Amino acid sequence: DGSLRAAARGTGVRIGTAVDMSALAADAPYKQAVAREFDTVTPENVMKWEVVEPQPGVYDWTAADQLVDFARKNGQLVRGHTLVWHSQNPSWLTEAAYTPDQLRTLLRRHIFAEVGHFKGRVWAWDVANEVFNEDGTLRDTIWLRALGPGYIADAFRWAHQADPKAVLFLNDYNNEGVNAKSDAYFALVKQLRAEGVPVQGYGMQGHLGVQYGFPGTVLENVRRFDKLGVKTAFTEVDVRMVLPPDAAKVQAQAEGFGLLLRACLLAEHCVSYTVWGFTDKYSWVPGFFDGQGSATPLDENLQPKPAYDTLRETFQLA
Ligand SMILES: OC[C@H]1CNC[C@@H](O)[C@@H]1O[C@@H]1O[C@H](CO)[C@@H](O[C@@H]2O[C@H](CO)[C@@H](O[C@@H]3O[C@H](CO)[C@@H](O)[C@H](O)[C@H]3O)[C@H](O)[C@H]2O)[C@H](O)[C@H]1O
Repeated sequence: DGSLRAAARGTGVRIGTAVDMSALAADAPYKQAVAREFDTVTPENVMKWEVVEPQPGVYDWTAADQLVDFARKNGQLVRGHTLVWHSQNPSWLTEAAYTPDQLRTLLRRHIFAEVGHFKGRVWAWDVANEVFNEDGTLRDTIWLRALGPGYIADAFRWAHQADPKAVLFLNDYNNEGVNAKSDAYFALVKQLRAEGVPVQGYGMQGHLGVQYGFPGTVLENVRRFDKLGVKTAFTEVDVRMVLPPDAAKVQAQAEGFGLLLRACLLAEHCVSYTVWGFTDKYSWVPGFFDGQGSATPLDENLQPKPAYDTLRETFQLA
């Protein structure tokens, strides 16, 4: 079969996609493509705190459980996304004046509740998402302000206690090449592992744009994390462009997708390559970047673009 899933088989790198649960429920060709093309899935939104705990102590795992069940039926692994983040937190958490101790208790309870609920059913977790700024300083978030930098180590320890088998990742964007942000992650991973904190993976989202050019030191960056003994993964790859698309942009887009996949295949411990949506029919890009889009490997009619062919050929050559 000519699918990405078949092309990735035996390469040691899993091929994944973010899944839009309302599309999975309502769009049969979309659902078939998720099962056919991918051996790994990530919930685009339904494992985020605002969705799973809409009221304090009131949990809603419905949509997340549906994805985990779908994955099990289709022989796919699940990447859980995401436990600690500065965005998409429930309003009861962000609008109330909790003390630092109360916030620490709430964060700990959240991690044990979510990781515990999916114990043995989630392969890897994005434990802490987007903790650094572009210049390598820690991002000013509700967690850093209340708990200090130690919240990151605590989150990993709690997640590991809740499910010792899950592979625990740090995850961020603009950290694919060697730069101030990836340097900060390199130092953090080194420090935390020296302290015995169970950080087991470094996730690079891979939200690229044709108009910006692509990072030139991706393989060098991934290989230095190889040396630290941590797994790596590309977790949210898309390559957007200023609309309308043209032949040059579409070709450059394919190169962007290929560049990251080649680095993953050439690295020692890069375990998965996930696209953040695989069809332009369901992509976050147009809603966030005015006048941009066409960021995924399949068009709105689920027809392959050169990017799709590049991904398949790159796997086949591995
Ligand atoms: O921003 C892209 C990546 C970057 N890395 C982390 C990763 O988690 C992030 O994913 C994006 O994260 C975004 C939020 O930060 C998500 O966007 C949210 O996606 C949610 C679910 O569709 C939207 O919520 C819906 O909004 C609708 C109207 O506004 C309401 O009617 C719905 O009830 C509500 O669920 C939010 O407005 C919208 O902001 C995108 O789908 C999702 O692709």
